[in-house]
Amino acid sequence: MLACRTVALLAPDPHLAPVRSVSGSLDIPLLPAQSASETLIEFRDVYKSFGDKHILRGASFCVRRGEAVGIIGGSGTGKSTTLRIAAGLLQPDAGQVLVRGVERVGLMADQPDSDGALVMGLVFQSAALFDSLTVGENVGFLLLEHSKLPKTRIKKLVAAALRKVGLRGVENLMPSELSGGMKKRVALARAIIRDDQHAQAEQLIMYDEPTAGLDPVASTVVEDLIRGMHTPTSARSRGGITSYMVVTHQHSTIRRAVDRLIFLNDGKVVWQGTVKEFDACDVPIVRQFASGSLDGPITYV
Ligand SMILES: Nc1ncnc2c1ncn2[C@@H]1O[C@H](COP(=O)(O)OP(=O)(O)OP(=O)(O)O)[C@@H](O)[C@H]1O
Repeated sequence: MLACRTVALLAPDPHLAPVRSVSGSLDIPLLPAQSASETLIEFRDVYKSFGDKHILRGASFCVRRGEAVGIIGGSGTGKSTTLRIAAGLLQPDAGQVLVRGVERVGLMADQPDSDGALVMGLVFQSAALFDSLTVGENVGFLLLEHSKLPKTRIKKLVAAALRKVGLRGVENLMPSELSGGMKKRVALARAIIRDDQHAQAEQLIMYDEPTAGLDPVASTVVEDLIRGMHTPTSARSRGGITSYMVVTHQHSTIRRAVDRLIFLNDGKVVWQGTVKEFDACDVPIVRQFASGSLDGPITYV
């Protein structure tokens, strides 16, 4: 049985990720096969189109327990779509998504819930806070709407989640009173809040461009929070964010918050490797992307 719960919120402006295999014409080595127990999420030959826009065209990868994975690629290559499929908010047209080795059928909302679950959280690109709700109501939204917990308990859980992202005493503020960086941190708190039933569950958090639009210092704060909240070695039974995926265009985020990169292009994973390997890589498409050059296999119209 799948044991997952997605805590992403379908907020007004939701926006919306890869590990094991590569495809396409590039000659890229596959990572060694991993045991299913170490693989939290795996895409096998996933396809997704919107109308006549064919976005994912055989994307395959996996994210293993303990990893901090960055998803990179040109604009419109389907990074956010990948995160939304991984989080179970969107269904692939073809291919398989496996969660801890078990194929997910349908959307996350259709999955049975259970204790000891893998909890997935998605932090939307725009923070996507509800403008008419206070910070506290935003962070506690899911629990307020979908749990039977007493409000006093939810308040405590909200305060604890906010503390984890370095915010205190902001529960009664409105989102309009927050800076861009604070909004992102509130969105992080909303993704990591957990009820008592899931307190021991391991978490896979997906961040969609978490530092987009932030100044360099605010970006560093968010990058260090993402890194700091990662508990790669925590046993499943003790909870914590064991793995995360982050879609980013920012070099600072790649440097500070990512260990391994997955490069999406033309609907497929065309390269993956460590950040160090990325820097040293001489695959033309990777070099072009890293340097921002107009010359190379990536063309923009
Ligand atoms: N629900 C949808 N309906 C129709 N088209 C969509 C939908 N979601 C995404 N798309 C389209 O799919 C393409 C890929 O979008 P996606 O947001 O996944 O790309 P991305 O790689 O994250 O882009 P960016 O780096 O610009 O954020 C875009 O052309 C987008 O307009």
